[in-house]
Amino acid sequence: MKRQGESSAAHLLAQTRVQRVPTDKLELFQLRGFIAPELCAALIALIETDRRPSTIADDIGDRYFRTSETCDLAPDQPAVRALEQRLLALSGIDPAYGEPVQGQRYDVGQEFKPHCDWFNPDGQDYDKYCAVAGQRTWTFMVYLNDVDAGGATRFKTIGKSFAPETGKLVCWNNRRPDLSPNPNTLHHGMKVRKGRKYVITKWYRERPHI
Ligand SMILES: O=C(O)CCC(=O)C(=O)O
Ligand SMILES: [Fe+2]
Repeated sequence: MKRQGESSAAHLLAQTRVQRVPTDKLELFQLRGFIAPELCAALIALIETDRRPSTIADDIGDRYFRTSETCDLAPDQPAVRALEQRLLALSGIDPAYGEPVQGQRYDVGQEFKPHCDWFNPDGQDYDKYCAVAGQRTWTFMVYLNDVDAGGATRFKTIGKSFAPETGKLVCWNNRRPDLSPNPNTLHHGMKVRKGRKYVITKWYRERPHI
């Protein structure tokens, strides 16, 4: 049985066409055609209206760490509601455990350097970001378009890259089976070489947000 606020490998693999990447280093899945091209286009339009330069919690002094543009997408927009419904059906995670959906746009040369999505438990800002809702648990990412060249997401420790593709979802558990943060989730949103890349990211937490 899946706990409230959780997804699980068994739950995800029970859904049609979900594929698990064969590795025991992390729980990592993909689902091609997760959302329709029309919904992707509507989400891209929202990102275009709201985008601003990305910020991250701890950029280890490198302002080129995440060079894309980011926005939180308004939860009352019909396209965002439709996406949230699809995410709930797939993950089984109560939306109360989710952060707002983030949209990102990468132009040529922009990237998100190798990082893990979980917060460093020894970091200065851990309490600031995690006091209420706790650590990040699952990441769900959807590519909204095909990119002419570059822009893949690379998981270096397992030598696996995902190429952007309209409507394709990639998701992973940020923790090990003992629930400690999993360093094997290290991933790199690689530079776009030609064209433009749009993605949405949805992060879940240990506890509901208030
Ligand atoms: O754009 C990508 O390929 C990766 C995005 C990412 O890692 C994130 O938003 O945390
Ligand atoms: Fe990430």
